[in-house]
Amino acid sequence: MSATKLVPFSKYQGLGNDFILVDNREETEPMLTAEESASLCDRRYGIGGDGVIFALPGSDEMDYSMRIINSDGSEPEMCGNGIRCMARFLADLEGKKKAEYKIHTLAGTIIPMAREDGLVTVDMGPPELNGPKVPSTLPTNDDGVVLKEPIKVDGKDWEVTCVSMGNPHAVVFVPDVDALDLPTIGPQFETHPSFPAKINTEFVQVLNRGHVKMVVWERGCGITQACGTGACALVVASVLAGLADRKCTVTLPGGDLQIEWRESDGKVYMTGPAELAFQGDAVVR
Ligand SMILES: N[C@@H](CCC[C@H](N)C(=O)O)C(=O)O
Repeated sequence: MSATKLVPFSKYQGLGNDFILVDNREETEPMLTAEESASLCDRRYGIGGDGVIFALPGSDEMDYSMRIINSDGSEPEMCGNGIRCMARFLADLEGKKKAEYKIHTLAGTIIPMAREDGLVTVDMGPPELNGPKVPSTLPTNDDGVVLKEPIKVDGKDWEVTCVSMGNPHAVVFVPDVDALDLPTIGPQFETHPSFPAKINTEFVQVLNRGHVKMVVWERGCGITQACGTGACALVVASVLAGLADRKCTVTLPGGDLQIEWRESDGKVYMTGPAELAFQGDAVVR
């Protein structure tokens, strides 16, 4: 019989984008392998989740570090809904209603603030707009940006705008997000040869200059109810494309996020919920 261990976890969700949070503050390396994390994300045989997040100790002037594993076992650089959940998890562990943390991620320093009203506002840092750095091999404009570049997917013509929020995003403006066959086109965007690190794809319908609606196919997870980094990337892309203002409500399948790409410091700020769903001990084989 194979050895089993019991790992305490807390399940949090931000707009239905759900994560298994592990208190890893005593060790600098995640206590679960990528394979173990992926099996916990299984919705029939495990806890179920879009990813596993490890709350690790910080170093230098960082309060904590975050590592995240997608439900397929791959490791992304950042997760917007995930970092809101991690901030609320840390505040709950510390018995605080309100707290700000400097968190080291593979995408650099991210600063979430868990607020007294239950929402979390996150300083997501500046977007990366340089096409090759996103990374994408598509042609860029004179500013180095992949802006509404033609691409063929599933035999059809689309236009993508590429933005990195630490992790890569392709934003596609469409007239009606509800008319898309996401399970068919999503994986084809994700693995398109123009995106050497694969890609998260947000399909966006502009309702007005202050309100956009999106659906998402996430790298390493597929369809999710919400993507925080995706919401930030699509507001940046909408501003670049001249379609929206810097402050926008983004309606995702799981609810709304408030996003601002601030002119004064060039950073993106995201505000949204993060809530505890349940806690327990996971059996890891
Ligand atoms: N849901 C997340 C993004 C998680 C990472 C993504 N799947 C990737 O591989 O880059 C978010 O809220 O940002």
